[in-house]
Amino acid sequence: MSSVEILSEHRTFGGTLRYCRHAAAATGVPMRFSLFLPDGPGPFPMVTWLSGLTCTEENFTAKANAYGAASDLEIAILAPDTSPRGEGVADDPGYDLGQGAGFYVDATQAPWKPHFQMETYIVRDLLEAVGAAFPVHAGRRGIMGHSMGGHGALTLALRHPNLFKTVSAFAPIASPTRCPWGRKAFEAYLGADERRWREHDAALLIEAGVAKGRFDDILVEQGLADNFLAEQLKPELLEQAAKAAGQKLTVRRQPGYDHSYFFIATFIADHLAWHAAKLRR
Ligand SMILES: N[C@@H](CCC(=O)N[C@@H](CSC=O)C(=O)NCC(=O)O)C(=O)O
Repeated sequence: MSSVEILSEHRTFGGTLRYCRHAAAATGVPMRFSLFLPDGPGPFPMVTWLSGLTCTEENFTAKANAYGAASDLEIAILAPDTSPRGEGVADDPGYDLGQGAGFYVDATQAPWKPHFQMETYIVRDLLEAVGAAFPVHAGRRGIMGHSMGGHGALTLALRHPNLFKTVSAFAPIASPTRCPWGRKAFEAYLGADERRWREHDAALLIEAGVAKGRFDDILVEQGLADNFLAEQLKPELLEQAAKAAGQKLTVRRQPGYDHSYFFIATFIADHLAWHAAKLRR
C-alpha cells in the first residue's frame, strides 16, 4: 500500500480540493491525482473522473465547474493524471500517444510496457491508496470521463465487476477499434493482434452483454458541434450495441455544444446528481 503525499490544499465550495502524489507499483513512477472532499466525516460516495488526451489531473479541477454540485450532493471526486510521466518514461511526438494519452489500458508492447499500466494503476493502486488515506466509501463508487477518459470510464466499469456501481461519459470514444485515435493507441500499446483490442472496446463489451444486470442505465452526453463526433467518437455504436444486448443506455445529444470543457461544465452537475442518486441506494 502506498502512502499519499498532499502537495497542496484549497478550500472551494464548502469542501477541500487536494492535489496529491503517490508511488504506484503498476506504473513504477510517482503518480499525481486530485481529490475533492465535501466537509464532514464521511465516508463519502466517490466518483472517479478520467480525463482525455493531453490532460493532467488539473484540467478537470480548473475547468469542469464540478465542486459546487459535489459539495451539495456530498460526494467526493477523484481525478487522476492520464498517464505515467517523467524522464525514463516512453513518449511519442503525437498528442494522441504516450505521455498524456495512456488510454487506460495495460500496455503489452515495447517501449510502453514498463510504465504504461494505466488500467491496473486506476483499478488497484489509485483506489487502494485513496481508500486508505481518505474517508471515501469503497462500496459506493462511480466512474465517468471525457473522450479518451469516457472510453476509460466505460471500459473499466465494464471490465471490473463490483468495482463501480455507476458509469457515465462525456463525448466518449465509443469503439476504439473503429476510430483512428483508438486504432493508433491500441496497436502501439496492445500490439497487432486485434483480438486483444476487443477486450477494451466499450461498444463491443456492451454488445457481448457484459453490462447486463450490473448497470440499470449508462448515461452519455454528446455535443452535436463536436469536431471529433463523426470520425472518432461515434456514440451510435454504443446505442446499436446496447439495443442488441437489451442494455439501457441514454445518449443525450446537445445541439451547439463542442468537445471542450465548456460543454462538460454545462452538464457536469446533471451527471453528478445522476451518480449520487444511484450511489445512495
Ligand atoms: N490538441 C489536440 C486535441 C486535444 C484535445 O482536444 N483534448 C481534449 C480531450 S480529446 C480526447 O481525449 C481535452 O480534454 N483537452 C484538454 C482541455 O483542457 O480542453 C488537437 O489539437 O486536436
